[in-house]
Amino acid sequence: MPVTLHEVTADYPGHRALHGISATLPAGAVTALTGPNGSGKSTLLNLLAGTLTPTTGTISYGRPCRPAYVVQRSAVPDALPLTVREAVTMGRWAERGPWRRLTRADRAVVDDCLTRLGIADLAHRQLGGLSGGQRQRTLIAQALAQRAPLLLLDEPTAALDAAAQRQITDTLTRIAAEDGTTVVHATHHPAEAAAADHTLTLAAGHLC
Ligand SMILES: Nc1ncnc2c1ncn2[C@@H]1O[C@H](COP(=O)(O)OP(=O)(O)OP(=O)(O)O)[C@@H](O)[C@H]1O
Repeated sequence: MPVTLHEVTADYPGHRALHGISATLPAGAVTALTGPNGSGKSTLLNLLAGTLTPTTGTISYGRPCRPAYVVQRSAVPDALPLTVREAVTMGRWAERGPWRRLTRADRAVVDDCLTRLGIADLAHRQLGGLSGGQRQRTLIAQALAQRAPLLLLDEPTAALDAAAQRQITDTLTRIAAEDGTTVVHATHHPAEAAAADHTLTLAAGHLC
């Protein structure tokens, strides 16, 4: 499902954060958002996620869509009292509702996501006891469990070592290629931007 932005602007009180952004985010591909601190990457992700409304311009998804969004690491408390499996299972709530019994198909989706992110052996571990890389893979597995056609990630490898970064970058490439998912992630790492299929670079709220 490609996503198209047409002349999108976004404002915070007294401050324009994005100016007339037009771009297409292709399906089945990874798009990297790059640019210095404050250039508007998170703002653009929030617009795509629907948590922020454009002041002007349009975003077309092609069909009704509830994106999966992995927010910046710093926005998630470190010691959530959950196991890895419980955290990934929460990804099914969007479709199922939190109090409904999960079906066998839901449990198969959770198993598949644990396996694809290489964390099946951690399923019963508490989130609080994981390394940064393991925890981030859990949060990506949770988003993947939503089976959304659009996967958004805000600096998913910030504060991870090179090996963990590469593992996550490779996983995003596979998710896009195998599932046809539109993957968009913000990054400050040149190697990650280079590994993406497309790059959008922002500077002071403008597309370069
Ligand atoms: N909630 C907010 N209220 C007011 N201004 C904001 C808010 N969030 C972001 N901004 C401003 O909007 C601009 C774009 O910020 P944004 O967080 O989108 O940049 P970014 O490229 O994601 O930065 P970083 O690389 O530091 O995460 C900045 O000038 C920032 O100060």
